[in-house]
Amino acid sequence: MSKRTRIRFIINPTSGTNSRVDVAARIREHLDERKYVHDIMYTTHAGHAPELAHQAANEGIEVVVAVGGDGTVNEVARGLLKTETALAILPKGSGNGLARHLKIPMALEGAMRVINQRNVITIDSGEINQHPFFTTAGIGFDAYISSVFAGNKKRGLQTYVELVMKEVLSYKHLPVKASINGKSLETDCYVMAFANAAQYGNNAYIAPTADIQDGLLDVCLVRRLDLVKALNLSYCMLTKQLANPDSAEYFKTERVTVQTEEDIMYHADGEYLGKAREFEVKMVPLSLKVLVP
Ligand SMILES: Nc1ncnc2c1ncn2[C@@H]1O[C@H](COP(=O)(O)OP(=O)(O)OP(=O)(O)O)[C@@H](O)[C@H]1O
Repeated sequence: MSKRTRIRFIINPTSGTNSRVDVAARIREHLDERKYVHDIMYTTHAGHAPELAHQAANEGIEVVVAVGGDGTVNEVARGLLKTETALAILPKGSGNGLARHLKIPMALEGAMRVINQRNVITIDSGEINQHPFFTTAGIGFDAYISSVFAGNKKRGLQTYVELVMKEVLSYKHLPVKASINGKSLETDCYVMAFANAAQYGNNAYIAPTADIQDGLLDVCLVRRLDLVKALNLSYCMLTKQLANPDSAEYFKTERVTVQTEEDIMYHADGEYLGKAREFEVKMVPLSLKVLVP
């Protein structure tokens, strides 16, 4: 009999909108016990999951499963960066950007089947001002939305879409100086998104051609937005197409620096990180092992 793999599930009990489901019982029901020896831990506060994940890697546990949304995935993955321990995902949030990019099923049975297959690849991660991200980071409008959403009691896709519709035409661009691929650019910036995965979540593709193993960031720059551009960009994001050059420009690069004269908001994987005037965004190639279909 082949050796059983040690696996730890880290559950964020606050994530998702369906709190009545007993996730631990369903994990036990679907896990292939011939392949795995498992245990389950719960986070007790924001910022707990990186500690738990790092501790699991130190114990030599081979797979750690993030059970939650993109916030939980980010925290668990941060704790596993550059270790031999692989991340797995049981999606429980509303966006699930990394899980969707990796084609991990949204339903628990399907995601558990992927875990039971034990197929591991290594992916890139990104850093914005030294804070790791796995799906996207950004400055400008997307970070502003993260900041408002963070203070919102109601969660979920509908709340998110309502918020974007309400704010999208009132948010104002700022002038920035950027360096991309060694070239300087002075531009207005409504949003500059830095993508490791192709989508924000919910199949909203900000960087349709992003490859999570190519060592490159996909940058999407929207200089200014009006109603026509907003409609073009939304349509292209939802149909996985590049927007026309008038609405958005795309670059592939290993590193970007940005300077602004006014504070500008930034986020990593949808988590609002605050404001800054200087940014360094870069790739950390092949830095995280992940279980995929
Ligand atoms: N026990 C806990 N109590 C309170 N907050 C927690 C706890 N565990 C984790 N968190 C925080 O909850 C935040 C949100 O989690 P997550 O993104 O996984 O769920 P979600 O908000 O329901 O999903 P989505 O972002 O897809 O809507 C995380 O950024 C994390 O810091």
